[in-house]
Amino acid sequence: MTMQIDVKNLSLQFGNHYALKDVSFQLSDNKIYGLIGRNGAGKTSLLSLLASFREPTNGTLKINGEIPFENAKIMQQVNFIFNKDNQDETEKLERVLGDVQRYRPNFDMEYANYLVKKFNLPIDKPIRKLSKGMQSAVNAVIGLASRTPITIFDEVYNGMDAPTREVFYQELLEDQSEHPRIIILSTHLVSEMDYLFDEVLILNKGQLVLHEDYETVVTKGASITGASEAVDAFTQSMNILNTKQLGNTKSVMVYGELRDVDRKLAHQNGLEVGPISLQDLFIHLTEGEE
Ligand SMILES: Nc1ncnc2c1ncn2[C@@H]1O[C@H](COP(=O)(O)OP(=O)(O)OP(=O)(O)O)[C@@H](O)[C@H]1O
Repeated sequence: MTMQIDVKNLSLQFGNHYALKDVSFQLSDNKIYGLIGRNGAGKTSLLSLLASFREPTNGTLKINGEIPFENAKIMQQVNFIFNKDNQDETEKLERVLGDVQRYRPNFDMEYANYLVKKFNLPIDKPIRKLSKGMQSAVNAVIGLASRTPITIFDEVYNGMDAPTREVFYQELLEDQSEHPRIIILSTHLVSEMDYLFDEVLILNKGQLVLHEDYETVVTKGASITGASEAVDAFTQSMNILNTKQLGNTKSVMVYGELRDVDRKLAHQNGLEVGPISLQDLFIHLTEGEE
C-alpha cells in the first residue's frame, strides 16, 4: 500500500519561537526521502508531527486524507525511530523484538534475526548494557524489520561507527527495493548518505527551502570556473549560491536549469562547468547568520 502525506502551511511554535513556519509538501511515492537541515532547523519537530507525537500550531497535516493525531489507525502506519534513552531498559533484545512483533503487523522476525547477526548484536544482554552504537543498531533493526508503510529514522545512525552505518545503508536499500514504503531519513551526514535519497527536503530555520528529486538537484547545480570577467558575464542572470575568487580566477556556484546551449556557451568562453554535490547545495542554501 502506498501512503500519502499532505502537509499544508504547517507551523509549530514553542512560545514565540517558530520551530516550523509555513511548511508545505506532499510525499506520495514509496521512496527514500532525505530530510536535511542544520542543528535546530526543525527536522525533529517536523518528524514528531508526522508521528503524531504532537499537534501543529497552525496548518494541516494529513496522512491518507486523515489527521493522524490521536488516530490509532493512521498511527499504526507510522514508525518513528529515534535514539531514545534506554538507561532503564532492562529487557534483552530477544524480548524487545518479540514485543515489537506484537504491535507491528508487518514485522518479520526472521529478517530481524538476520539483521541482529549482521550488526553483531548480543541478544542475551539487557539493552541498557549495550554500547551507544549497538543501541542505535537495535533501533535500526526495529525500524527495518517492522516494515511500516511510513518509516522515519531520525538520525539513528549518528551513534554508529562507519562500518555499521554502511551495513545499515546497504540493508535499507535492499529491503526498500523488496518491500517499498515511504522511508524518511533525517540527517547531517549529507555527503555520506546522499546516494540513498530519491527525493531531498532541506529545512532552514523552520522553513522548507528545497524539495526536489535527488537527480534534479544534482543536475540543476553547477560550478562555473574561469576568468573573473567571463564568469561574471556568464552568470549575471543566474541564481548564485556562492563565489570564490583566487587572483583573476573565479568559481561561482549556481543553481537553476543549465541548458545544453548554456554549457556549450560556457565552453566557448573558456569556462569550466563542474557538478556540485548535495552537500555543497545544503551548505550554501542554509548558511548565514544564526
Ligand atoms: N520542546 C521544545 N521546547 C522549546 N523549543 C523547542 C522544543 N523542541 C524544539 N525546540 C526548538 O525548535 C527548534 C527546532 O528544533 P528541532 O529539534 O526540531 O531541530 P532539529 O533540526 O531536529 O535539530 P538537530 O539537528 O540539532 O537535532 C530549535 O530552535 C529548538 O530549540
